[in-house]
Amino acid sequence: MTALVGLVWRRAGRWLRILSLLRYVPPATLAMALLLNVLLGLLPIGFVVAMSVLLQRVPAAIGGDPAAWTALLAVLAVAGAAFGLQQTLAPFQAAAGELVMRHVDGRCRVLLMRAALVDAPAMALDDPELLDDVNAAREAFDRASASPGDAAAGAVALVARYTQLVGAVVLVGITLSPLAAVVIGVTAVVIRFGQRGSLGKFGDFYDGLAGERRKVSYVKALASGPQAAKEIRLLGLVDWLRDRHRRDDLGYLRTMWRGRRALLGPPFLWLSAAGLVGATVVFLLLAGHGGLSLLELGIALQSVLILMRFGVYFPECDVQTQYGSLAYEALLAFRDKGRSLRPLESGLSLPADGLPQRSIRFHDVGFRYRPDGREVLAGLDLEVPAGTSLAVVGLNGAGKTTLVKLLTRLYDPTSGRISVDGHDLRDIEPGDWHRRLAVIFQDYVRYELSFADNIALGAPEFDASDEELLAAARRAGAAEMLGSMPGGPRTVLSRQYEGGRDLSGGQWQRVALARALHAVNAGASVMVLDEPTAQLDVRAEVEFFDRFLDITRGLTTVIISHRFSTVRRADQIVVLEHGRVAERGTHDQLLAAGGRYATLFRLQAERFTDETATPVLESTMDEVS
Ligand SMILES: Nc1ncnc2c1ncn2[C@@H]1O[C@H](COP(=O)(O)OP(=O)(O)OP(=O)(O)O)[C@@H](O)[C@H]1O
Repeated sequence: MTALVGLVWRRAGRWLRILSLLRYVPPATLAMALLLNVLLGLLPIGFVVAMSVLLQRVPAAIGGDPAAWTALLAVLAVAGAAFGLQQTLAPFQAAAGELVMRHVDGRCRVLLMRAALVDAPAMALDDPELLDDVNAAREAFDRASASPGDAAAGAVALVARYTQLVGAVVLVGITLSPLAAVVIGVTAVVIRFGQRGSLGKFGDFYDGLAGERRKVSYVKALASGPQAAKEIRLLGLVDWLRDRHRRDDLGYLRTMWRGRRALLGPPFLWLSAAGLVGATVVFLLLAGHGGLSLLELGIALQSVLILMRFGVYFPECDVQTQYGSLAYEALLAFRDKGRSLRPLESGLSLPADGLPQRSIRFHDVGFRYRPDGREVLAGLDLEVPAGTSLAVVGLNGAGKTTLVKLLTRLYDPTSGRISVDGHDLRDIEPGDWHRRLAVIFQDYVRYELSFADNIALGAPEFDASDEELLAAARRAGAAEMLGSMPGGPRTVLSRQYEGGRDLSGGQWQRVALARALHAVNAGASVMVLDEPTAQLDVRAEVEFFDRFLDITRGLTTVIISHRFSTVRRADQIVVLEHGRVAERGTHDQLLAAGGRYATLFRLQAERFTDETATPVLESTMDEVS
C-alpha cells in the first residue's frame, strides 16, 4: 500500500512538473493548442454519432422515401465534415505542438546555461553524477532524445486523447448502460496506466544507463569530430576506434534491450489480457441488452473500439512525456545539486571597485578538488603587492593553475583564506571581482567568431569600438595577422565558415592576450597569465617580454610559466612545490641564493646556449629532483 502511494505520489509529481513547463508558453499559443486538441478529441466522437445516425437512416432511404434520402445526405455531409475537419486540423495540431515545444525548450536551454555557468560552482562540473545529469539534459536539447519541450507538447496532445475517452464513455453510458460505461472506462484507464507504468519503469532503468551512454557518445564524437582527426590518422586509431565504438555501443544496447524486454514484455501481455476481459464483459452486456436500436448499437460498438485504442502507446505523447520529463528532471537535479555545492555565502557582497590597492594575500591556503582527494595546495602563504608582478614556477602538477582558479574564485580554498586589501575574497561580489580580472588560462577558448569578437569577449559589457579592439590587438602583437585576412577584423577565426581563417597556436595566443588587454582597457586591474608564451616562437616571445613591462604597467600581474626567460622580469618569483612556496625572491636574489631556482635557471640557460631543444622547466626540474 505504501509502495502504491509512493508510486502515485511520484507520478503525480512528474506530471505536475511537466504541466509547470506550460508557464513558459505564451497564453495565446497555449490556448490555441488546447482548443485544437479539444476539437480533435471531439471530432471522432461526432463522426461516430453521425455514422451511426447514417446507418439508422439507410433502411428508410433505400425504402424509396425522398425525404429520408435528403436526411441521409445531410448526415453524410456532417460525417464527412467531421472527418475532413479532423484531417485538416491535424497538421495545425502538430504545428501548435511544435510551437509549445520551442517555447519550453528555449526557456529550458537558458535554465541549463544558468545552471551550468551561474548556479553551479566550477567544482560541480568535476562531479561524475552531475555530469550525467547535465549530459542527459544536453542530449535532449541536441535532439538525441525527447526534450522538456517535447514533454510539454506531449501533455497538450494528451488533451485530445482524454477528450475522446470522456466522449466515448459518455456515449456508451447513454446508449448501452452506465455499468457498461464504467466497465469500459475503468478498463481503458487501467490499461493506460499499466502501459505508462512499465514505460516509466523502463525510463528509470534507461536513466541509470546515463554513464554508459556518455562513454558511447564520447567515442562517437571523438571519431566523427574534427578535434582529434589529425591524431587519429597519424596514430592509426581508426580501427581501434571502430572496434571500441562497436564494443561499447553493443554492450550498452544489449543491456538496454534486456531491460526493455524484461520491463515492457510481461506487462504488455497482462494488460492486453485485461483489455480483452473488459471488452468481453461489455460485449456480453451488449448481447444481453436486447432492446438496442440500430443507432444505439452503432454508437456503442464504435465507442468501445475507441476506448480499446487506449491500450496502445500514443506516438505523439508517450515517449515525449516520459523521456522529456526525465530530461527536465535531470536539468532540475543538476541545477539543485549544483546550487547545493555552492560555498556558503558570507552574507557580504562588497564591491570590487578599485581593488586591489594594497595587496592580494593567500593566508595558509589549503585546497583539495574532492573531499576524499589529495591536498593540491597545503599551507600556501603568498603576498602579491598591488601594481607588481608575481611569477609562479613549479613542476607539472605543483598546483600553479589551481592557485589561479582560487584567485579567480572558480573554487574557494578548503582551508585558510585569500584576502584582497584585507577583505576576504569570499566577501567580495564575485561578478564584480571577475570584472577586475583579465585572465588567460592555459586552455583559453578559441571562439569560432570574428577576430574582433574574440577580443571583445574580454569585456562583453564594454561597448568597444573597432579602434579600441585594434589597439588591444596591436599591443598584443596580434594586429599583423589582419593583413592576410580578407574580412579584416570581421574575419571568422575558423575555416569552417566562408571567408574564415584558421590561426596557428601562436597566433591564437596573441589573440587571447589581446582579449586580456581589452579587459584591462575596460577596467580590469589584475592580469593573470597562465603560460602566455608557450606557443609563441622565440622572436614573438622576445617581443612579448620586451613589451611585458609596458603591457603590465600599473597592473597587478600573476604569470605562470615554464620558461625562465618569461619570468625573470617579474618583481617577485615563487617556486611552488608540494602545494606550498619553496622559494621566493627576485630573479637576481634567487640566483644569488643558489637554491633550486638557480640550478634550474642555469640548466635551462645551458640548453639555450647549446641550441638544443626548447628549454622547458619540467624537464630541468626532473633532472634536479
Ligand atoms: N578538476 C580537477 N579535479 C581533480 N584534480 C585536479 C583537477 N584539476 C587539477 N587537478 C589535480 O591538481 C593537481 C595540480 O594541478 P594544476 O593544474 O594546478 O597543476 P599545474 O602546476 O598548473 O601543472 P602544469 O604545469 O602541468 O600546468 C594535479 O595533480 C591535478 O591532477
